[in-house]
Amino acid sequence: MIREPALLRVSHLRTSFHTQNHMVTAVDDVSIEVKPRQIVALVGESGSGKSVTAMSILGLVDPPGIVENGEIWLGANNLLGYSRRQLRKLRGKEMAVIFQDPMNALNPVLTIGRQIMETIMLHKRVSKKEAKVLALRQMQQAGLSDPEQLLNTYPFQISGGMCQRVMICIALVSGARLLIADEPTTALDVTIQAQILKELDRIRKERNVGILLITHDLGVVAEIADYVYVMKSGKIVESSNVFKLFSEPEHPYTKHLLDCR
Ligand SMILES: Nc1ncnc2c1ncn2[C@@H]1O[C@H](COP(=O)(O)OP(=O)(O)OP(=O)(O)O)[C@@H](O)[C@H]1O
Repeated sequence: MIREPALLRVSHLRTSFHTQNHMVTAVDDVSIEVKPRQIVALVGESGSGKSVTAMSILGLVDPPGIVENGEIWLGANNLLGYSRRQLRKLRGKEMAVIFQDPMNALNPVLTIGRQIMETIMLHKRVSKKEAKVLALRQMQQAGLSDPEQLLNTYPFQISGGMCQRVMICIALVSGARLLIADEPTTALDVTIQAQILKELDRIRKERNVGILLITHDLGVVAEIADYVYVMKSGKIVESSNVFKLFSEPEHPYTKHLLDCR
């Protein structure tokens, strides 16, 4: 069998924060892989280093934080060799991110339509009219009902779940192949959570997108992840496919997390 090359390959990543009095290594020798169409979960309790791992991949760690060691490959690109400007370009084009609080991630004074169209125009040389057609198509594909009306709606006029769908739509308009989803359903109620998870599952199948899903919620992991990395105090303590993790957890910390469900 031919082994499918990874979309994202992180090796021996170390990210620390140097403050006046002390130094915290938030991510310590972390290695993870995400393949196309795969949903890979990074789980762990609060403070275990999940978000700093994501921020390191996205090139968004600011001083006093510093990526001290490792390699981050996105396809054939070694991201740690990239300048901030190159990374910003790549962030829009090749990798995208959605966060926990979709309402805050959207600009409150711009309509949904304008925000989607502006993202399209940032990545594609198209006129405003063409951007509108593309925006409507993207919204339809993202399962957003009544896209025409939604174009002229402001974020505060729609629900949190709808906002997250809009965020997913914006994240993918550029054709990104890697989506980093940092606690994408934590702020949503249970029914809406299920819809967003279904949406993530659909886009990975239909668009070949690989998803790095950051969560503390093992219910979410059981629902859609293929492969799981368990993180504790900045380190990966266990990794395996989702079935094995739930049926035969090895590390005491994984067992503890499963017991806490
Ligand atoms: N700006 C910062 N300055 C200093 N230390 C930081 C900073 N950001 C993160 N850290 C350190 O990194 C550790 C890991 O934080 P991180 O946000 O990645 O955890 P997490 O697993 O995502 O938790 P949560 O689910 O609560 O967001 C924190 O405990 C903290 O010690």
